[in-house]
Amino acid sequence: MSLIETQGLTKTYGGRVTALHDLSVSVEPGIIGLVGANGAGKSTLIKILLGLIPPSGGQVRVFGIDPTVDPDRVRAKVGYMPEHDALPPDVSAAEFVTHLGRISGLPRTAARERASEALRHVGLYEERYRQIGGYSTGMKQRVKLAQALVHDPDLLLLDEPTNGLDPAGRDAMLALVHRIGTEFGISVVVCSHLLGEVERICDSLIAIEGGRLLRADRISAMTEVSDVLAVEVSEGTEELAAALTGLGLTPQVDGRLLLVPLDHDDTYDRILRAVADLDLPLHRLDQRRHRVAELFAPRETADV
Ligand SMILES: Nc1ncnc2c1ncn2[C@@H]1O[C@H](COP(=O)(O)OP(=O)(O)OP(=O)(O)O)[C@@H](O)[C@H]1O
Repeated sequence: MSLIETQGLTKTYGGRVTALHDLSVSVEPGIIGLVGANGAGKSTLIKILLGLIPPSGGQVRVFGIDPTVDPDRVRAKVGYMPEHDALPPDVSAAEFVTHLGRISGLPRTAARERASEALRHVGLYEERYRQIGGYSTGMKQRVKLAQALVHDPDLLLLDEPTNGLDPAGRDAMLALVHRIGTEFGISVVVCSHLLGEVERICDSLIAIEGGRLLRADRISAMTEVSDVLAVEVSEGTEELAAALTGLGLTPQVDGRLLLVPLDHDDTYDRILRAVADLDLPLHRLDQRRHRVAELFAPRETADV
């Protein structure tokens, strides 16, 4: 069974803003990055998956359950870390996470034990009796993660978990999310506008832009080899480009590289011959891999 399945999912706010447009996606278990620039519709999708807001059209299932019909059953299986926090400053993390465990339906003692365990998993065990108001941003993000874990969910939905963190804090949070996804056997959907971040820790990606699906696939499939050869010589790049053109190839200069489409069976041989004829020092000759960033239009890649 798919973890998440949507069919033609659409969401309009107030009949004017279309946040999701005809989104059909089928997600298998694992660590999944949900990426897109700010405003792409990521939070809207997460809220629909949780049954917090209804879609305007289309179908949605989480573990085969329709969150628009049975949100409680979905939420029993799903932990949610919201993007923004509303953490009470004057209670301890232990009290807060226990309280949310109680709200999830855990008995008092079980909620207390699970809260301690969740806080230990996120690295806050020693600090768990301190008031949240005195915590750093990174610690507050960890409290949000612990409360998402407290009821032992099968799926975590994390909305921008690295928000507000410095580079070291971001790395630590990503490592933690990766550990939860791999060691605990929980599936995780990590929402982010920073493609480079999620690419590092995810098995698959759902890329959306302007509420539409760009692509949903395993990262390994997105970075397959392309039909372009990258050639790098330590000197004589322009000379080589001219020679390759003379041999019927169509090289393009890309910084220090020449990118040559694999149009002919003997493209490799033609390049090697030209390099040898010009007696140039060959530094590199390999088939280029696609990059995940190619998913997004050039104007977006700086942001995602
Ligand atoms: N309650 C709302 N009422 C009206 N428009 C909304 C509402 N919530 C979101 N939108 C709009 O819907 C679009 C998608 O927003 P959404 O928050 O889902 O995007 P996002 O990818 O999560 O971006 P961000 O990371 O900035 O939150 C945006 O144009 C946003 O302005």
